[in-house]
Amino acid sequence: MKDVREGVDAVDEALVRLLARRFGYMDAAARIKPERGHVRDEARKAQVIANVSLHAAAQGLPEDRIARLWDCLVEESIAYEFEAFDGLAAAERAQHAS
Ligand SMILES: C=C(O[C@@H]1C=C(C(=O)O)C=C[C@H]1O)C(=O)O
Repeated sequence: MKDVREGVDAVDEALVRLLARRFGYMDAAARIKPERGHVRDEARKAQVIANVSLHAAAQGLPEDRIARLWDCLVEESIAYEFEAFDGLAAAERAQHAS
């Protein structure tokens, strides 16, 4: 069991490194999108989850569980992107006011 848990911990560390890269793209999206209303894109969310479901099926993983995990991941990503977008907008306002 010790080996199993060490394996899980190593995979989690690698996943968090990948999440840092994924969230980095959310920072980029927040900089690129011209309007707050563009942060949430339901069509793109559906496409992302459909892509991941295909990858999950190819790996023999349960598609419905992976799709639920990604629904949660994308929702947290959108919330993060809103914070990033609002932070940039506030910084721009402060710069214009000074
Ligand atoms: C990064 C984007 O912004 C949001 C985040 C998404 C994601 O986490 O994959 C998908 C759709 C968007 O609502 C995007 O529009 O691609």
